[in-house]
Amino acid sequence: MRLHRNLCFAVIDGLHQIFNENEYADKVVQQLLKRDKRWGSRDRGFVAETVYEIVRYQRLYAEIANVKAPYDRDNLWRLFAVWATLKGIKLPDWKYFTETPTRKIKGRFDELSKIRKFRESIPDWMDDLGVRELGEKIWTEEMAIQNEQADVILRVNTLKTNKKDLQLKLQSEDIETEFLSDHPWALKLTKRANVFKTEAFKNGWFEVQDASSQLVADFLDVKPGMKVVDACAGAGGKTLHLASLMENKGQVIAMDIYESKLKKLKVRARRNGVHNIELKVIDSTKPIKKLYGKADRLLIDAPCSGLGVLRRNPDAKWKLEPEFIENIKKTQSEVLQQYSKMVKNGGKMVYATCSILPSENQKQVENFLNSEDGKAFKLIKDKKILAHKSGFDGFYMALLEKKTENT
Ligand SMILES: C[S@@+](CC[C@H](N)C(=O)[O-])C[C@H]1O[C@@H](n2cnc3c(N)ncnc32)[C@H](O)[C@@H]1O
Repeated sequence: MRLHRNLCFAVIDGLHQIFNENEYADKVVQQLLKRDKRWGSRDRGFVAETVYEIVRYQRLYAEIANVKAPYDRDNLWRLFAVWATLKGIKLPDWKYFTETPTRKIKGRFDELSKIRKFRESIPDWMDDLGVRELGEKIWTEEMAIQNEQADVILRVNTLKTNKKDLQLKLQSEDIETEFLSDHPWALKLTKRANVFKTEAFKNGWFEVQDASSQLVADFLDVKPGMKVVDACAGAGGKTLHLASLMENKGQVIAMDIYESKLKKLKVRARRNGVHNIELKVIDSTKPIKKLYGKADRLLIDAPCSGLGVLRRNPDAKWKLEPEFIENIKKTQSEVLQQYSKMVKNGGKMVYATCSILPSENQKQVENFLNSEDGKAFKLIKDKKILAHKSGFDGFYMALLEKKTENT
């Protein structure tokens, strides 16, 4: 592979924004890709993948290059040089690479690769936490897979089409997909492509949604005509799935503390041809209290550490802090206590996260069931998804039922 100057500069600029200006990697990459209209798909792929790869392995590369954050431009080039050397790419004679110690880089890599927190590039505190919660074996395997690029998975919108027709339509737009067993609405791209440009997307035939995430709405066992509350709806990935499972009949009340996220959901709902969603911002306890005892179904897709989706957000390894996880656990438990009151007797709720930590998952559900309000519920089933076992995002979902007066 030959390195092109303007693409490498774009990578360095992106890394500067992510590491030094604390910006989110996905937003930075999105912006970078708009920089030069002449870039073809290979150029765009190079910029995106190189930025992500260096973010994923920041700790390992920094240790090899012997540089410390905050990184000035020279140090960002040193990280880049480590990446290129380990990939076997011949470095051009640019001034940034004149002192690159190629052999030393390979030696340091072999040495550091024996230690998980360097090999997988994880902060010490996160590595300790993962081992404490999941044990050495599972944590080691999970962190290895979380450093791989995730597949692109689509969810067919059954309000507008079916899987077979969607596959054919995408084929006509040069995008090849395959079906996934055990995931009835999923199509996996066999090769990465910009699916947002397709006519099928503009017509609302699909959404991009990981296969594990697609299992959550189904877990809630919704039926057309029900009153369903999606209490942490965000931009509505699961709300849209709920609405399509309900065939646009009944009502989905999509709530979130951020109005900006619900506004995005509004746009997506229009594209998806979804008519049965009502948006409600949680700006006080009032909107929740008004729904006490009213919901047939409740989805709590809780805010979490996101440790199950590091493949998609590798910068989270550097942005997360232990205090954040402690605080988010308190929010999870408060949300479970308060929002569960919206479920009517005999109704059901799902508590879900995209975390793999038992303390955010089964432990939260256990604590809830042992609490005063939780006594009204029983656990029907739960599902723990690890990325290294499933090949898809790490997720947790638990289905609980509120007992009727006489059970
Ligand atoms: C995991 S995300 C939701 C993703 C979304 N359900 C989807 O499928 O695309 C969690 C959401 O919870 C919201 N949130 C955080 N604290 C909340 C609270 N106290 N009540 C309701 N929503 C909250 C966040 O704004 C975020 O959108």
